[in-house]
Amino acid sequence: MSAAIELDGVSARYGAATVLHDVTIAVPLHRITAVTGHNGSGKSTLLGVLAGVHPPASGSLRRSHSGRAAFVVQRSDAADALPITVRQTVAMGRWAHRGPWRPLTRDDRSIVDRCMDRLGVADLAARRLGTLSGGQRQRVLLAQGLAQQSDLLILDEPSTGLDAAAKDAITAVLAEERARGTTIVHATHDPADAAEADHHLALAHGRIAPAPVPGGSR
Ligand SMILES: Nc1ncnc2c1ncn2[C@@H]1O[C@H](COP(=O)(O)OP(=O)(O)OP(=O)(O)O)[C@@H](O)[C@H]1O
Repeated sequence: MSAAIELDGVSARYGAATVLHDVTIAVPLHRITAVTGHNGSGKSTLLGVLAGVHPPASGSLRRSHSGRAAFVVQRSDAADALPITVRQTVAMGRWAHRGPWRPLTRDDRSIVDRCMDRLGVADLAARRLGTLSGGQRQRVLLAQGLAQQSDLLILDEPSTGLDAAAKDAITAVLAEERARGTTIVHATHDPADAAEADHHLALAHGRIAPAPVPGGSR
């Protein structure tokens, strides 16, 4: 199976603190990879490295994608405070194609509508982002990630804190994206998500750990 991204002996730091150590992995192309690990094990940092926003301190990184990754981070309070609507937030996903503040084309608008539909937030389109619940905001940010139509989708705990219906919607969206040939990497605390993924990377204290046996004790 060919790799979308390969890391070889990668470490990553915040200032003097090394939080990823000697990570050698291959992320399979067109597949779903789940990243698991306890709080602070380095999942978000690894996703940042894979997305190209956190340069490795050492080691090498090789990617087969030429475009920019769509990277959906965990909910940020700063973004929530922006005085923009749900539709405008999702439309920002088109900036990668259109450039910031350029008028959207008819195609862009239909992509934005479709992404809001897929995440069940179309009825919230005119609401200010800051007035939404945490789970609603999370779905809006995912819709923004989808609107980028990148062939590499990196999601930091997309289902954490969501109700069962929203979780199911996200599972369905990921399966649809995979079927389109998108490479997906997502961090999760849910063992069921990890078991369903094509590939599982477990992190412990910033190092790749042996993946737990499905169905085994954890
Ligand atoms: N901006 C930062 N500055 C300094 N240290 C950081 C920063 N972000 C994360 N860290 C540290 O890096 C380590 C890995 O954090 P990371 O956010 O990658 O873990 P995580 O597995 O995603 O955790 P969680 O499950 O809580 O989201 C932790 O020890 C954390 O304290």
